[in-house]
Amino acid sequence: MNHSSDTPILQARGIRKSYYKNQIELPVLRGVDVAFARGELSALVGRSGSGKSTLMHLLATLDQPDQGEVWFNGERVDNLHRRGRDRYRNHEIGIIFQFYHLLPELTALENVLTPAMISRSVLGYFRQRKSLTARAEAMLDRVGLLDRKTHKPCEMSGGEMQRVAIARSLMSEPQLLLADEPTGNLDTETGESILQLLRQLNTEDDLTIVMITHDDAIAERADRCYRMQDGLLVDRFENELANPTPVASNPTTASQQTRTSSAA
Ligand SMILES: Nc1ncnc2c1ncn2[C@@H]1O[C@H](COP(=O)(O)OP(=O)(O)OP(=O)(O)O)[C@@H](O)[C@H]1O
Repeated sequence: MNHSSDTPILQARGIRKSYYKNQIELPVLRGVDVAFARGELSALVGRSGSGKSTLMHLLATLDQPDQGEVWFNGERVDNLHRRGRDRYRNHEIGIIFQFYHLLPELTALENVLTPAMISRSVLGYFRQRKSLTARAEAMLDRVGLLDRKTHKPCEMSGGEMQRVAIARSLMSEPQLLLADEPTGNLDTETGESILQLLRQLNTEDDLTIVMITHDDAIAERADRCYRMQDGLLVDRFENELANPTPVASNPTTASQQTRTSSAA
């Protein structure tokens, strides 16, 4: 895709979305404009019910907005036909969820291989099986779990399952990772190790990450936060020290934030 380096990697323009229950409209997103910069770790933060997951589903083209547009690398993706949306989801972005969404009957390695299996014909997959398996092993190694490759989800902890889900999301070498409450089901310490892994992938592998969270403390670890409330973006701020260099730590400035005037 053609784009200049200052084109936002992902952008929502004028997004509106309602659900209907007994013919009564429940407006969930009421005109959201947001642009995520390439190379950043951003957080979309807000209370339960504010519309974060709905927005993420639209950004991932898992659902369609009633109004508005989604752009990836300067190209519109919300209006693509099914194959184009599948391509976007399978090749350009990775997605991880709070409850990992691993297949319980498959091993860690097989789970990491599933996107490669799904996006190829049976013959295509078998032709490339060796190199795909090598890549899946490299991804498990990247998240520190190569030695657990034959383990099934029921034999792993929550943090390990999330690592497998992250490895799976990296199989297609995505430019962008969408993470819906990636630490939401984990204790503080395990959640911290997942946050550190996401930060490593962001800085070392140049992966842009958009992370959804209801937790302000987690949002403050992102480079930039977007706050949602009742289906609108109401605030945007930078966390200057979200990714401090380890040389000098100054506890008095640990929560410095730079606020900008408008939300989008
Ligand atoms: N399929 C659906 N049908 C009807 N209402 C829905 C549907 N999905 C979500 N909602 C409603 O839309 C609103 C926003 O939900 P959403 O999951 O986007 O919020 P959220 O900020 O991600 O919340 P949480 O942090 O609890 O996941 C909620 O009131 C929810 O009940």
